Amino acid sequence: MRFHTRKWVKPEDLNANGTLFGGQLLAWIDEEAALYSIVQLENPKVVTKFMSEINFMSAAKQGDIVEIGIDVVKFGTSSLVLRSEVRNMMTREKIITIDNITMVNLDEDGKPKPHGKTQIEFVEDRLGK
Ligand SMILES: CC(=O)SCCNC(=O)CCNC(=O)[C@H](O)C(C)(C)COP(=O)(O)OP(=O)(O)OC[C@H]1O[C@@H](n2cnc3c(N)ncnc32)[C@H](O)[C@@H]1OP(=O)(O)O
Repeated sequence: MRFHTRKWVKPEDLNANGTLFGGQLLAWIDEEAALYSIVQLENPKVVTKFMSEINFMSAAKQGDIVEIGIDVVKFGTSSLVLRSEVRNMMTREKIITIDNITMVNLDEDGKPKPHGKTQIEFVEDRLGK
């Protein structure tokens, strides 16, 4: 799994328990999944369709740095299925895992559109195209 993004847990990210608010973490993951999909599918119109069971395994507190990992599970026809893991760089503990995040590639009318992709592409590989 590649960890592309780090986030710093700030006072505005906390819940009443004084730890990272789960909704904030999910927003970060959703944005990461969307950005990853837009780059991979080369289309800015990609939406989140489905997220599987979410397992919060440990908490993060103010000042902690968390890193968000994304991996491809499957390239579908219009979909891209991802998995995500977030870990705490201070404690080295896993914070959350999500095994299936299904993103859907859309056309101009907001309908599912085949993306034609079958494997992960890296920016270096695209430079020669
Ligand atoms: C980044 C963000 O936060 S985006 C904001 C939140 N998301 C949204 O607003 C999306 C709202 N939903 C929608 O607009 C519609 O449901 C759409 C356009 C995404 C999909 O429409 P559908 O009629 O379900 O499309 P359709 O049945 O053709 O399925 C499209 C793909 O999604 C997959 N899919 C559909 N339903 C599900 C589901 N429940 N779970 C997993 N995958 C699913 C299908 O398998 C298909 O994949 P494939 O083309 O690779 O075989």
